[in-house]
Amino acid sequence: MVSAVIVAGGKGERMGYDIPKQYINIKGREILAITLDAFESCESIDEIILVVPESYIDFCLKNIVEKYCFKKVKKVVKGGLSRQESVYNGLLNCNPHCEVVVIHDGVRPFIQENIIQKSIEGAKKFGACAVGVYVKDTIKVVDDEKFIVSTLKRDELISIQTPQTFKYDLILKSHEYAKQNNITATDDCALSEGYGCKVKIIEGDYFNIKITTREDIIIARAIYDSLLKNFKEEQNENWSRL
Ligand SMILES: Nc1ccn([C@@H]2O[C@H](COP(=O)(O)OP(=O)(O)OP(=O)(O)O)[C@@H](O)[C@H]2O)c(=O)n1
Ligand SMILES: C[C@](O)(CO)[C@H](O)COP(=O)(O)O
Repeated sequence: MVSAVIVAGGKGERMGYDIPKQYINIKGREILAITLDAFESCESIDEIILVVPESYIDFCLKNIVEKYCFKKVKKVVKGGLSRQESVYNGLLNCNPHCEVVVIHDGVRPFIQENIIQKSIEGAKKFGACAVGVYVKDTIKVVDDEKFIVSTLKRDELISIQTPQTFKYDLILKSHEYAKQNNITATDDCALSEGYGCKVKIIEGDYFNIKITTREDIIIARAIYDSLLKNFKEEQNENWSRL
C-alpha cells in the first residue's frame, strides 16, 4: 500500500497574507486543491493523509476535501510547530499496511503524476528517493559580512524538491531517531541521511516550485496557464487523431 502525506501545516509567514498560502487562489482553485488533484488522480496512491494547522482542520474538510470530493483523503490531521513535526504526525496516521510513503509539500502544486510515480519506483528499489533539479546559478559560500568564501561545483549541486518518497519503516525510524537525538532538518532526506540511509535523486521538474514568497504567486499563475494550455492542446490533438 502506498500513502501520500501532504504537509500543509505551515502559516506562510514569508508570504505575509492573512490566510496561510496553501489557501490562496490561483486562477479559481486553491493551491492546496491543485496539489491534491495530482495525488488524487495518481493511480499508485492508495490514500492521502492531509496535515494542516489544528485550527484549519474543519475549514479544510469543508472547503477543500468535501468541496472537491477528494475521495483518497482518508484523514485530515493536525500539524506541529515545524514541518518536521507535521510530517511525523502524518506518518503516525498512515494506514498500518502502508509500505511506501510519498511526502509532499502542499504548496508545490505543479507536481506531475509521472514524477510521483517514478519516486515511488525509486523508493521501492532504493529505500529512499527524492526529486531534485540541477541548480542553474553559480552558488557562492559567504561569510557573516557577505564576502565570498568559496564557489561550489555546480555540477554537484541539486536543488531538492518534494516528493520525497521512502519505505515506510525507514522514514518512521529516521524521524524517531531524529526526535530522540534532537536533530532537526528542513527536509525528510536529511533525516534519513542522518539515520545512515542513502537517498537516490531522480530528475524533477523546474515547474515544481515551492510557493514561498509573493513573487511565486505571479510565477505560479504563469505556470498554471501554461500547463493548462498544454493540457488543452494535448486533448485537441487526441481529439483530432480519433
Ligand atoms: N509547521 C509546519 C510548517 C510547514 N509545513 C508545510 O511544509 C511545506 C513547506 O514549508 P514552507 O514553505 O516553509 O511553508 P510555511 O511554513 O507555511 O512558510 P513560512 O516558513 O514562510 O511560514 C508547506 O506546505 C507547509 O504548509 C507544515 O506542514 N507544518
Ligand atoms: C522540503 C523542501 O520543500 C525541499 O526543498 C524544503 O526543504 C522545505 O523547506 P522550508 O524551510 O519549509 O521552506
